[in-house]
Amino acid sequence: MKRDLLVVDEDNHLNLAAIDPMPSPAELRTRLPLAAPAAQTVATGRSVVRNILDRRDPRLLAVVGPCSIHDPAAGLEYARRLKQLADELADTLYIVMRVYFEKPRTSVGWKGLINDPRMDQSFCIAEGMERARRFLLEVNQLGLPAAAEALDPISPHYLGELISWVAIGARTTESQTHREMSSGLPMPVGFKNGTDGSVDTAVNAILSTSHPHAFLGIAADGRTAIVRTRGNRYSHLVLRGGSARPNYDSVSVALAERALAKAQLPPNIVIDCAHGNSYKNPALQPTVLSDVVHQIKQGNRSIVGTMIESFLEAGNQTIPADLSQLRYGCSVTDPCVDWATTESMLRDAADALRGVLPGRCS
Ligand SMILES: O=C[C@H](O)[C@H](O)COP(=O)(O)O
Ligand SMILES: C=C(OP(=O)(O)O)C(=O)O
Repeated sequence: MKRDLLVVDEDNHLNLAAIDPMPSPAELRTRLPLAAPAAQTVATGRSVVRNILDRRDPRLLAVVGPCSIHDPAAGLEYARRLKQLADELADTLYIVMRVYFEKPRTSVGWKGLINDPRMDQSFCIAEGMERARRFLLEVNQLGLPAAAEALDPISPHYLGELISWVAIGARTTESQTHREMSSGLPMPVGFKNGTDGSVDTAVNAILSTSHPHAFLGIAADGRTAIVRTRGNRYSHLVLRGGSARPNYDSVSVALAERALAKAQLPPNIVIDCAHGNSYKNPALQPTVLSDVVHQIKQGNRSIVGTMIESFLEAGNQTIPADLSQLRYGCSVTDPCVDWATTESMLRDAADALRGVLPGRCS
């Protein structure tokens, strides 16, 4: 791609190497259009999640999938298996696949398929965006709704119409930019507590996002624009644990409920079994999920969903210099539970909750 947009001006471009053009969101959307049946999957996905948050659908939302998608072939194999399981357990669980293309890093590291699709620091973002959109179309085409973290505020213009549930990550929940963006997103948005465990950060984010905002953004043609939003009334809390300790336990959940009530927000909580809730040790994810299920069976009414980091193979791997050495179906970011564990976690949860959930709907 031509690098002709960088004006050589030594003072003002001291730290810029290049500014490369991108196709506009409208161009990519025309090239890879969203049509039936994928469009129906998204519409249904959003509407079911909204109904779960409104207690009009008693099922437990389960956001399940790899920490990140790095190999679309393995991701699609995973999606096919998950779709089959989702259909089987649909009476109790509403399964949405984690399709995460943007990774927020504590310091540095691979930032996901959009940022560096070739995993070689060539940063072919236009190619990454196209591959991400193609993958999301395929997953939705299977009838499986998708969940993603919205990290770059421009990405939803390219991909948002394919996503049924969005997370704002622990590292960006406090960011005004992400709160503003979320206030205009069409799907429910889960705000994670801060990496330090702060629930108030997420509560403030939910409050902010429920209001209208006006801010600088882009339009479908890629031009900068003033974006005016209406506010998103389906934003909610995701407990993911903090640097000091997990927060999936019943005391932490009760404290989170109290914080939401104090802010006059609906008691809607999703519990992430990974990250700070399992010290990034995937072997602990089943323990967290069992505890969540137990709380619901004991009468908890605020837990509306859960999240699992899962892939075909257990654990994770560092990205090798020779990409042919990558282990198929194994995460290149956080460690995941393998497919067999995923299946038994979800089956056990569904079995334990069958018949219990309808009583939670008013
Ligand atoms: O879920 C992913 C990671 O926890 C997040 O991207 C941070 O990862 P890092 O601490 O390895 O950078
Ligand atoms: C980065 C993630 O989570 P968190 O923001 O909780 O660290 C994630 O879910 O991929």
